[in-house]
Formats: sequence, structure tokens, C-alpha cells
Amino acid sequence: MNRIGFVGWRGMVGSVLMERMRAEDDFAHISEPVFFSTSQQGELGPDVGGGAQPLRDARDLNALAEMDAIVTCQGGEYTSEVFAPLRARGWKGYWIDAASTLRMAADSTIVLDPVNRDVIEQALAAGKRDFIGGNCTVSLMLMAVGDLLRRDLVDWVSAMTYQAASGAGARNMRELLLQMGALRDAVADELADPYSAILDIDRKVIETMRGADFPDQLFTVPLAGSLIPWIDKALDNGQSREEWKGSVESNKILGREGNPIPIDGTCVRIGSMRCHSQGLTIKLKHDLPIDEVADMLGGANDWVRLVPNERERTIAELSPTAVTGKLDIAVGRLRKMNLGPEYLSVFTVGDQLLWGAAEPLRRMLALLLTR
Ligand SMILES: NC(=O)C1=CN([C@@H]2O[C@H](COP(=O)(O)OP(=O)(O)OC[C@H]3O[C@@H](n4cnc5c(N)ncnc54)[C@H](OP(=O)(O)O)[C@@H]3O)[C@@H](O)[C@H]2O)C=CC1
Ligand SMILES: N[C@@H](CC(=O)OP(=O)(O)O)C(=O)O
Repeated sequence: MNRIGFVGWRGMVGSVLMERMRAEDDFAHISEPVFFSTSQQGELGPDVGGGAQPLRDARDLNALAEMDAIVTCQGGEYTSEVFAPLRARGWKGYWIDAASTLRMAADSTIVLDPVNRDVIEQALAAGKRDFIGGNCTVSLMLMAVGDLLRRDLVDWVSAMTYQAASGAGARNMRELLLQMGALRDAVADELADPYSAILDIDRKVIETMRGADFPDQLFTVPLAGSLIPWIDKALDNGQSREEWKGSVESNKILGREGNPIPIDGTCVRIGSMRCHSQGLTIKLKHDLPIDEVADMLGGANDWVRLVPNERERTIAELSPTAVTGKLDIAVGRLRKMNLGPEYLSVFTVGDQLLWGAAEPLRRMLALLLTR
């Protein structure tokens, strides 16, 4: 493994990947990193240690075919355009991809090594070469509670999600902030007056949100001061595609496609910037002491941070504000529900650009580089 091609490295997910690779000194293991672009070929790429080189054309199949591995965060359209023709001409390198396009393909493996290192190793031993990052919500849920599923302790999971603007892309994060600003600006005078009536403020805010000038070109509806209970396309069975991914991707990651654990819920966009949160109801196969469950969750991997089910610790530590920019997977609100001793309630928060997108790819590449 000498030549590693990077596509999509300057986008939002790609930038987080680059930051993480620099922080972990991953480029020290790559003798020839090659940077590609779909729009800036010929311009100087980033300097990751050996001096900046001109960017190569990300659609040039001859250039791509020289790579031992290609890591792409460019998006699904790019994958659809380039992957099949590249394989068709006999390219045998490793393809590591953030996009959803190839996730459910028979030959691909969804990578989340703290949860499915065994599945990844089996795939490598079988000569598989397509390693795809999972959906952000799925990866974050499995980092939090995947160990219970791996141990076959779970009958089913219901996941109610609270997903950040970043999942919709960088421009949507900006639109969320524009919306917040527009709401504040609409009532700036009233806010400056401590005696103004809250119902007048509320009326003006909702008029602004419903007004034709409200900046919602991307989300198409207000997100600031509101929420959007639909993410991705509609399926015929009433699920959104994001909700469908929760089940099929989780079971593929766990290597349980033949014996899937039912997972379903409602995926909701909320006005946080880049952390996805999830309220999980977990039906265990049998009653387990809550301390035992806590020990399993806390010991599942190096990133879970178990937050005691106490008010002050919870509001300080179990939030997008606390978790953003960190590799921590905060897990808390752990308790047995009144529904019965087999029913667990859990709340989890994770950065959807780190464990939700870039980190599983970075670790897959590192695994290949150090084999
Ligand atoms: N956003 C998310 O939460 C997640 C995204 N993904 C996957 O990753 C893919 C990429 O997502 P994301 O990183 O959000 O996409 P971005 O829109 O941030 O970046 C994608 C590409 O856009 C091009 N681009 C054009 N203008 C700019 C600019 N001003 N700054 C940076 N890049 C620019 C770059 O390609 P070029 O250099 O070739 O012009 C870049 O690689 C998604 O399509 C999805 O498949 C996966 C998991 C989560
Ligand atoms: N759909 C996710 C983000 C994402 O890119 O998902 P996927 O990689 O499955 O397309 C969200 O909106 O939060």
C-alpha cells in the first residue's frame, strides 16, 4: 500500500477526515498520498508532509487506477459515476467511501471497527475490497449500544432521533444560523425592552417563520424554532429512507443480515449544528440488572462516556453542546422503564462528522496501512 488517493478531502466530511488523519499522524504511514478534485484539478493540493502537489482529476480513471486505495468523501453521485467503470477496467485497489451508494451492495462491508472488527477481518480474508462508512445515525447508535446487540441480548430497538443540520450538509448549517438570526432580528426591539409582552414576541416570531422572506431555501421549511420529522426520501411502507437505514445497515454492520434484530423509529431534524442525539427504547430478551447493563455499555469501547442518570450531570454532559468536536459517545438517561423489567430507556449523543462519518473511514484506512 503506497499510493492512496483522496477524493472529497476539502468538503465538510473530508476536512474532518483530514484533521483527524493529521492529529493521528496517519500520513506518516502513506508514502504517496495523492489528492484529487472534481473541480480544481491542477491547483495545489494540501501539504501533508511531502510538499503540496497539483490536484489530479477525480474523473480520470487512468489516474485513479494507479492508486492502491481510494478514500472518497465526495458523495454518492461521484461514487455512482466512477466506481463501476473503475472496477470494470480491472482495478483491484481498496475503495473506502463515506457515501451510502454502495453500503448495501453484496460485495461491500460497512465499517465501524469498534463494533464489527470481526466482520471487517472476515471480509479482508475473503478478498473483499469495498469498505463503506455507515449512516451517521446508525454508526452513532451502534457505538453507544451495539454491544448489547452483539451479545444477542436484544429483542428489538426503537430509535427516536434528533439529528443535526450538518447531516444535510454545510450549506444547511449556514441556513440554520440564518434562520436563528432572522428570528432574533424580528424581535430585537421587544427583546431590548424587558417589559414587552412575551405573547407579542411569540406572535412576531411565528409570523416571521411563516413569512415568504424566511430563509428556508434548503430545508424548505423553518428548522430554527421548529423541527422537521422527516429525513431523506419516502419509502412505500411509510418509513423515511433514514429510518430504513437504521435497520438494514445496523444488521449488516453486525453481520446479522440472516437473523436481523428489528430496529425502527422516527428520524427528526432539529436545530443542533453537528451532533445527532437519539432516544432509544430497547426491549431486552430477558431482565438484566441495570448495573450489569451499565457495565456492558461503559466497557463496550474506548469512546463511550457513561453519564449517570442524574439531572445536573445529564444536562451538563449529555448534549450536543458538551459533545461537539469530541470523539466521545455520551450515553445516559439509562433506566428501566415502567413498561416492564425488560424495557430499557437510553439517550445518546455523538458528533455526526466524527464517529458519524470521518472516523470509521480513517480507522479503516489505518487498519489497511498497518496490516
Ligand atoms: N454531511 C454528512 O453528515 C455526511 C455525509 N456523508 C457523505 O459524504 C458526502 C460529502 O458530504 P459533505 O462533506 O457534507 O459535502 P460537501 O458539499 O461539504 O463537499 C463535497 C465536495 O464539494 C466540493 N466543493 C465545492 N465547493 C466547495 C467549497 N466551497 N468547500 C468545500 N468543498 C467544496 C468539493 O469537491 P471538489 O474539490 O471535487 O470540488 C467537496 O469535496 C455526502 O454526499 C455523503 O455521501 C456521509 C456521512 C455524513
Ligand atoms: N442522512 C444523514 C446524513 C448522511 O449523509 O447520511 P448518509 O451517509 O446515510 O447518506 C442526515 O441527514 O443526518
